[in-house]
Amino acid sequence: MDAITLTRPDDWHLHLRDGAMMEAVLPATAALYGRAIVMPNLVPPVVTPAQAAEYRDRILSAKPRGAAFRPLMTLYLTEETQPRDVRAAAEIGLIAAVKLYPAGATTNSASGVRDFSKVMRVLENMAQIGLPLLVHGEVTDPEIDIFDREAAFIDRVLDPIRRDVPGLRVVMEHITTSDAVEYVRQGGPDLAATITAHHLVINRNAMFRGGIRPHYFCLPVAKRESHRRALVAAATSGAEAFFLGTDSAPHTDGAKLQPCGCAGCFTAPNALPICAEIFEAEGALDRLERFVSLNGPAFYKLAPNPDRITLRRGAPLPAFAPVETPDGPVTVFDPEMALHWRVDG
Ligand SMILES: NC(=O)N[C@@H](CC(=O)O)C(=O)O
Ligand SMILES: [Zn+2]
Ligand SMILES: [Zn+2]
Repeated sequence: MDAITLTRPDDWHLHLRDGAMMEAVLPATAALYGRAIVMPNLVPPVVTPAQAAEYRDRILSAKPRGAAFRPLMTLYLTEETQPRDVRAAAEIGLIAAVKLYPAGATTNSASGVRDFSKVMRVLENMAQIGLPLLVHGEVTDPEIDIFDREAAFIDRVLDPIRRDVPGLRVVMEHITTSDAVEYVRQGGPDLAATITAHHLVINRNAMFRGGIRPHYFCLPVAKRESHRRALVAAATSGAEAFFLGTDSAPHTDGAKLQPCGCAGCFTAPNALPICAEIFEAEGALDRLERFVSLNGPAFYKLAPNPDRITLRRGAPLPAFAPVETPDGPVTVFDPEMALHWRVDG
């Protein structure tokens, strides 16, 4: 097979940042994806409906002319978030979800939640109106090994919340473990997970091969190979609960190549070719559309995009050049394998 046509994909987990960085990275997403769930971890975070509306308008103004791309906005959950604000923002279609960051778990998560009892009323309201909660699923207890933090989050935080708030719709974001795959598989129709392109490619060795490699550091960190295999099996299975969220997380090279470098892989330009390559290797190209274009809208109760894109197989793609910003270049994630699928937006 050397060409496949798919319903236009969506990205269900994306960092667009703001200002000059947003202007530099947005075209890569807007050219290929119909919609994206835009993460709210700006500095300061997007905590009020007014901030979400202003951020949406900045994205729409920066969007290249002609692109049909639509940002789906989220609110950053804090211990001060008011249920009535969430309800009002959801009712007018301003937000598609609310994002939960355990305080300290990841980039710009300092305003996140420390005491989960303080957000229960918001979560109960969200369950009533069917508004999804998107979770960065890692515990922050420094006693817990970094490779165990996702599995521990399921047991200690997520499962208790889901028992306390029946009907709460949850997306476990950027899952990295077979534990999360199993939990989501058994979680029923109110539970889903996004999977990134980079976690389909790398295991934890990528961060340390021949030296320390900051461009492979993201959170949650990649785990051992058996977990990567579980993610590939979940994504390529076609099961409705799993869909693409690239977690494309641009940081300048200056911010990543540091004694304490930022977490995040920038994959907006090549996530789709990477997914196509992985699905092809698994003999699952016929299920790629479910993962990148159909399962996500079904969970969010939205129609799939009305138009289509074509992926064409040919000679290996040239390396993706870094995206230039006024603050310096942003290196594109290197999957260190040949990519043969070119996307015609
Ligand atoms: N994934 C990452 O490593 N980084 C993300 C934050 C996040 O999604 O946790 C970022 O904003 O840079
Ligand atoms: Zn995260
Ligand atoms: Zn993210």
